[in-house]
Amino acid sequence: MTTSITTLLQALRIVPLSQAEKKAQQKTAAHKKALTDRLCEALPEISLDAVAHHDDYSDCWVVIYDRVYDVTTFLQDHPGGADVIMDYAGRDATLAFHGTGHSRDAIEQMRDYLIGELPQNERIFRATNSQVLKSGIPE
Ligand code: HEM
Repeated sequence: MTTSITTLLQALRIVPLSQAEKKAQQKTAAHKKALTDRLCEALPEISLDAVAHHDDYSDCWVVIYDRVYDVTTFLQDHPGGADVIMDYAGRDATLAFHGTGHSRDAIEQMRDYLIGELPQNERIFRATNSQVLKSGIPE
């Protein structure tokens, strides 16, 4: 009982934390930060020049909304067919992608193929760098 009252008063900052409790709190904060650092990483920057080298059925990258996707393994599974994507292989496909009116499912699927983003000076849509969770979900 006394312990829970002390804990409550400490939480309310009415009585100060003991040295050991302060240390434990700092350790938890450091652990949380380390976890967040590990969960997030910046996307590699890939220039339009570099994207242009990947314009083949066996090696196909496209740019959609300033992000770079390696869709090589997806081409044959694409519900719209491989050829519509191949028309934009190694290039920006944003307008075509947008014009098709892809579903939310399609947009979620894109993260499986995300490999990078354009450098700041080549971007049209976004000014800031993306952070991507290790699960592949862009921020
Ligand atoms: C990573 C990139 C892409 C993904 C994950 C993707 C995914 C999909 C999916 C799931 C569909 C089925 C319909 C839907 O759910 O919206 C679809 C349809 C389609 N997509 Fe894509 N797509 C991608 C890129 C593109 C690009 C770059 C183009 C155009 C150049 C394109 C053109 C089409 C077309 C024409 C259809 C057929 C629409 C229809 O017949 O109703 N897609 N795509």
